[in-house]
Amino acid sequence: MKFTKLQGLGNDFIVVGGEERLPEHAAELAVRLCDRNFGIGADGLVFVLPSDIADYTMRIINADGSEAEQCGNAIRCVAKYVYDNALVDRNRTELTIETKGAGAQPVQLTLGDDGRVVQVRVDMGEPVLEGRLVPTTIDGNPVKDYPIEAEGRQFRFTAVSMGNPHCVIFVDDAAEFDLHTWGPKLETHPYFPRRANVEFVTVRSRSHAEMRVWERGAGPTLACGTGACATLVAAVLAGQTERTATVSLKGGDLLIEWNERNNRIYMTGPAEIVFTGEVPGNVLAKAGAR
Ligand SMILES: N[C@@H](CCC[C@H](N)C(=O)O)C(=O)O
Repeated sequence: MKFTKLQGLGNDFIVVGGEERLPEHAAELAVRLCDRNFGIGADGLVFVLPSDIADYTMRIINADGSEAEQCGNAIRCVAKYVYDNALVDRNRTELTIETKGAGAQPVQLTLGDDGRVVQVRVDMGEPVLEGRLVPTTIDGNPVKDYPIEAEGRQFRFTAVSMGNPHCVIFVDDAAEFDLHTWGPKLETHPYFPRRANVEFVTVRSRSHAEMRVWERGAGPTLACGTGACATLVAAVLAGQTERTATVSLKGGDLLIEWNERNNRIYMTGPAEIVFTGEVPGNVLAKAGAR
């Protein structure tokens, strides 16, 4: 099985094309290949598949084998993968990528001097403040600045779905926050029926927020695109930023815009190829995939 390793702000993915459908043993493969000691190492395994409603479909399996509905950094990587490998007409710099949680998402490509993709602007769709992925049982209302307790410590959170679930918490200093202690406790808090990605955020100015993330199914990652979108939504709802702001993550910056007219979120950031390779048959067999 041929693969390409890509990364978006250090959020890294093993991208596999050429399959007709999601392999039966995708979860086992993800666990094995994403392992940073015994595998290739990545935050997720991404399959680029045919689509009836878009140029391609993306399916993402987290490093723990769970499937995510959506992934902002991976969609930029997939856009680069299909364009740079000429899997779409090279005259087109506007494509659509279907995701499980957010339908067909339009992406705009910016090309470098070498004609390859350097940056991608993604229409991430509308944020959802209540629904199946975020807790609606609390007073029957969208959950904004609501108390949540983990092992005796009190936080306040805003729940946002970007197709996948997010728990956004404002803290005094996101860069110094003890992610490893509180991230896993909040990821699995009973408020979140399908677990959650947890963002710890400090607003630095009306156009800049700093964020650290504990991702569902992957733990501490260097960046989370959907988490940056959820962060901006929570910050705007709290009256702390404008509707366009830079979100700084450990791996770099994303520009996020929440359009007032159409309620959609736009995310702009880079994507890079790291290397290509091939997983040998005996390794696939160990994961039950051959
Ligand atoms: N890193 C991602 C989100 C990946 C999926 C996430 N771990 C989940 O389970 O929802 C991003 O860039 O959005």
